Amino acid sequence: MGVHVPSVCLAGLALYLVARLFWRRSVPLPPGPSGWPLIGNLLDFPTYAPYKTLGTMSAKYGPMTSLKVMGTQYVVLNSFKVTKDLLEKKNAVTSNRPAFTMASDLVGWGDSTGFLQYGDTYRKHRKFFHQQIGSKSSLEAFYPAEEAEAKQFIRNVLKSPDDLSAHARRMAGSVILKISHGYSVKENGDPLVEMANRAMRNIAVVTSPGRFLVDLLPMLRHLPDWFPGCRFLKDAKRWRQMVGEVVNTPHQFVLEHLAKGDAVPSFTSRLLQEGVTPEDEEILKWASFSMYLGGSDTTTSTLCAFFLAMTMYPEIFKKAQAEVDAVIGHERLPTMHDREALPYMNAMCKELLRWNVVVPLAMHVTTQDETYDGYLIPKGSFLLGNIWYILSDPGTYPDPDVFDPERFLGENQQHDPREACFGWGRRICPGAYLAEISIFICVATALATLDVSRCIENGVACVPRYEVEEGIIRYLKPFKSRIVLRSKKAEVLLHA
Ligand code: HEM
Repeated sequence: MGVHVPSVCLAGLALYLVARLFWRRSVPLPPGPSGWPLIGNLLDFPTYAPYKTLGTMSAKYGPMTSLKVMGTQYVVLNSFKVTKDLLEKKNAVTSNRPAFTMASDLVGWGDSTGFLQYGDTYRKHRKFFHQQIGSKSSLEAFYPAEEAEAKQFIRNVLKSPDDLSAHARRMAGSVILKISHGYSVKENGDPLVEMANRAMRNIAVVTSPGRFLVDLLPMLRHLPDWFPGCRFLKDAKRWRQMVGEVVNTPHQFVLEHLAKGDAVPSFTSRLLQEGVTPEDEEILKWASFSMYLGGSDTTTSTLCAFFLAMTMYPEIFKKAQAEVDAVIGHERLPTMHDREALPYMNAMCKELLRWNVVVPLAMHVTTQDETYDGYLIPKGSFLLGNIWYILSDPGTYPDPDVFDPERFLGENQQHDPREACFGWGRRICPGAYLAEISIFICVATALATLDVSRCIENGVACVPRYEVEEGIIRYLKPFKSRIVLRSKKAEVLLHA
């Protein structure tokens, strides 16, 4: 009797699907609060500082908590170990990003590195980053620019200490645009920086949770823009044009200078000179601008946190300054080459990254069903690496709210925060080395030239508090600090 091959194949396939369905049902999801019909765990998921509530769930459910909100499966990862195991070791299936209809598809941010879906284009972005800024040695060429920008930053802070955050933003943006496009930022009101900062504000708007119904009901995007409640489509069209301009303008700047033969070497110019296809040039344009998107606010927040910490903890400021004086002396400013010789300062920079968590949640999406520790993590789950909780867990960092560089000195050092604050796996921050360099040189130059202390009001010293504005990036609220020049010699060095 002959075997009917298609029937055998179909039967095999059916058996496989049934077995898979059975297996999927028999493997439990990670533990978590039980939800309500339809809305699931919506009420367990606050829109304000969600990472705090999600972190405290670990006391009841362990390091992995599962929640379902309006049909989307979330798995919150609340420890160094689970984030490493899932986001790093299993990165082949945990490296996608959520698809935001408003931000990515309608407004157009979907082509930037941080929003890109995992695939060939994304891999090309990462290849470009790896080649140009992926190692300490690849960044050495930019040390002089970093040092010059750090001096400028401190000079600006001295001119108007109350505008600290604006000066930090200028410093961060200036370094990035120099590296990404060889562009020198003008002192006041630089048009490119203003445009880029508008773009940053737009990202905050279009990604704010619950703001656009179209993110919940993507089919709304197909309605005409005059339809009641569809104003968002008109906004998206306008913002899309702004996104196009902000990505094209710096790229055009490099093309013009390459044509004139006077382009300053940069991420973009180097890759263009190596020769890229028109398709890759489009990818390069986005990768290059993504540096600004990823690096400007994050570095700004960390630099502001340094001044806040020094105002709150004067004894730490004195100790770090004494180390800089002992190693560098008073005849020159610190350079990047002094880094290894300043252990207390390096510990302080690590503590800044732990104490002031800038990006509280890293959001990855799975591209396949995965099992971990006996639990099923279904395909399409949103994995939330809870950076804030991991770096504030009193089990790892006793008295986590206290700023204390000693955590990272001596024999029993606490866990290196850089294993969480920059994210994990294939999505790990490509600007981590660059960020560390900018932070180091600004902090070292500040210690060598400034005195930072508490403001005195009505004879009483004002002790500022650590307070943040919440969002996908956390910004420090303004605080009072007394920042003055340390000595005449410091002034001479800053203007040399
Ligand atoms: C203190 C400074 C910084 C912190 C704390 C920080 C933190 C992070 C975190 C947590 C992520 C998400 C990682 C993940 O999903 O697992 C990220 C992504 C990213 N960062 Fe940074 N970052 C900083 C500075 C920078 C700088 C200077 C750049 C400039 C190159 C940069 C560019 C990016 C980009 C392009 C992404 C998206 C990566 C991707 O999706 O593949 N960041 N950063």
